[in-house]
Amino acid sequence: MKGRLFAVVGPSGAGKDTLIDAARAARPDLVIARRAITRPASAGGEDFEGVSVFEFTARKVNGGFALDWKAHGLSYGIPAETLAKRDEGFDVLFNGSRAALDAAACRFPEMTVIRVTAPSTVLMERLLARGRETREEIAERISRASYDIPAGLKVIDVVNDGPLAVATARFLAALQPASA
Ligand SMILES: Nc1ncnc2c1ncn2[C@@H]1O[C@H](COP(=O)(O)OP(=O)(O)OP(=O)(O)O)[C@@H](O)[C@H]1O
Ligand SMILES: O=P(O)(O)OC[C@H]1O[C@H](OP(=O)(O)O)[C@H](O)[C@@H]1O
Repeated sequence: MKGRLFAVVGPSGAGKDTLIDAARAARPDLVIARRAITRPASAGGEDFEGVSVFEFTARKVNGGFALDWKAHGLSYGIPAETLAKRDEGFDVLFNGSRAALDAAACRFPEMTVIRVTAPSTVLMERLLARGRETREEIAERISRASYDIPAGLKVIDVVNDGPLAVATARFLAALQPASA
């Protein structure tokens, strides 16, 4: 049977990468997309493939990405070979963009969206503590508009506004089949 597809979305600082890391530990069977990003590989945070703008464009025009989008002045790509793991029966998860869900929904209408949220005051505190971006960049991230999820997509909300263990349990439950 073909594996399921999960898109994890939510505002910066909501805890997407943190929860995805927890799922990596708890669900070794899950295939988690390693994103190609035009961000210096030294930036830290998630495990991603840092690529030049030229390399990104070359990969994209050659069909190397199942999905791609731009945000924060960067380009992001989900490798096509990762999505192909679904054909071997693996569930696949990717860290996605709310702004790019329309395109994703057209391509993969069967996917499940896991929307991670937290209050904006909490987002700000977390991003300042994380220290990956400047204060100005953080302000820009927080002000990034929220987006409507395309009609018809299955959406599961995971609120991450308290202890991480609580949100992790919610996240792992969201990954379970509806009948489990
Ligand atoms: N429940 C929590 N309690 C305390 N700190 C948390 C919690 N969840 C996440 N954090 C911290 O908040 C920061 C932001 O989390 P994370 O990087 O996972 O967010 P993100 O949604 O992936 O953000 P971005 O879209 O900017 O990459 C990290 O430093 C992380 O350790
Ligand atoms: O605001 P929206 O469109 O939801 O997300 C835009 C981008 O920001 C985040 O990337 P990063 O991990 O912060 O680089 C998301 O994963 C997405 O790629």
